[in-house]
Amino acid sequence: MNHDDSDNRAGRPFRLLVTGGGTGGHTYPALTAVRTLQARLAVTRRAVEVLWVGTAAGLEARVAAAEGIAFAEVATGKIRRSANPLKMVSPANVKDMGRVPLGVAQARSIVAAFRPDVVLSTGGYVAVPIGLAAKMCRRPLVVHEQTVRLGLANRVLARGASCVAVSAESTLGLLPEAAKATAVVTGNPVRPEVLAGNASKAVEALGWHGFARHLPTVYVTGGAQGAQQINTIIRDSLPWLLERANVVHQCGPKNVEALGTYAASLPAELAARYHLTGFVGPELPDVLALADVVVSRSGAGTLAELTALGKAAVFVPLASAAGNEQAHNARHLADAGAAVALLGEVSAQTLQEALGPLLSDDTKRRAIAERARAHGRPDAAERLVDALLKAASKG
Ligand SMILES: CC(=O)N[C@H]1[C@@H](OP(=O)(O)OP(=O)(O)OC[C@H]2O[C@@H](n3ccc(=O)[nH]c3=O)[C@H](O)[C@@H]2O)O[C@H](CO)[C@@H](O)[C@@H]1O
Repeated sequence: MNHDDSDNRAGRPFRLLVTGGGTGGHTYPALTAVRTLQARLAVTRRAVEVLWVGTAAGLEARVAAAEGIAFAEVATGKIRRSANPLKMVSPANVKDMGRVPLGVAQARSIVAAFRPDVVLSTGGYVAVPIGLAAKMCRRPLVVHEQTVRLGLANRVLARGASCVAVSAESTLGLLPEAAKATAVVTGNPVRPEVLAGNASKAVEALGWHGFARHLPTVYVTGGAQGAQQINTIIRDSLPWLLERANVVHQCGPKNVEALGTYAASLPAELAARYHLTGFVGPELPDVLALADVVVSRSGAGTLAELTALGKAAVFVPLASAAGNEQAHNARHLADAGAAVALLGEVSAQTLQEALGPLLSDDTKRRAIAERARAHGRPDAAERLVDALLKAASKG
């Protein structure tokens, strides 16, 4: 029996409770899943009620507000990890862990009152209380993991979840035994608008008068806060780089002033080819469409976007990301000739050695971009929605 149709006849809206956030990497896949579910059920004229549970200070609260999605908050505890186990017993960690039972109690009343057909967790500390509450209230729980190795929150929740949806085949072998039977590979959902950018609109939207049409464009991004390491090697490479390319540099809101002062000291013709910004908002799809080469951290969200688009990229992984997963992500693509990864010592010189051939040789750049595209999963959101509906139908 088709569960959509039977429930639809009952006339009750489908209720999705979504939890996850903290960073873009956890937030945007959740948002994309919500929108895709709404579009899927709109076809059967079934209404969807969505409740997002997160932290008020997190990106998820802003994203939910902008999308008109109902939002509730729970107390969470963040575990600050350290190589030294003694340092993990810090006053901040002890205080935060003390908040977890309160968060679970709050989460339990939220889940009991909302009675979701299914709960989706995309990870981040905030997902733990809601995921645990879903299990206590016996609501179906789908855990989506963006990275190759399960994040801490999802590891806690994977056991007993109705389904663990992962982004890469290589994750399957790393799952806890209890989660293996329920696992499906969906890929990591990418916001549909990210795939529909328009290059010429980017130049207009950025008001970029010094843009040199005869040169390729490099988009540099360090994630929402910017990346100090990337900012430094780009700054030190600017005179070299701007001879060869236009550069859009997303540097993090706090770094705009210092980099802007430095750029102003460059010859005017070069400085005009440099567009500096703290954060790239709604114009992101157009900026990505304009980019011939991307220099970036290798977080799972960025990787999913760049592979779905088929972009040539130079990755500078964040060394301290959990379990070195960014290095793993970057190496995986680099080994397949689908990206360049800077894995050892990183300097302006290593960046220039990596970028030089991509800027001077169109054929080489296109070949890397095509191989990157082969790793993309533009249907990830649809597959995740399949998993949500399947879990709901069994709930
Ligand atoms: C420091 C850290 O722990 N990072 C983790 C975090 O990544 P984090 O969320 O920092 O980075 P991701 O690459 O996963 O996602 C960033 C998202 O923000 C968007 N963006 C970025 C900059 C900007 O100006 N505008 C904009 O819209 C990107 O297009 C992308 O959609 O979660 C990921 C997924 O679990 C992990 O793989 C990363 O290791």
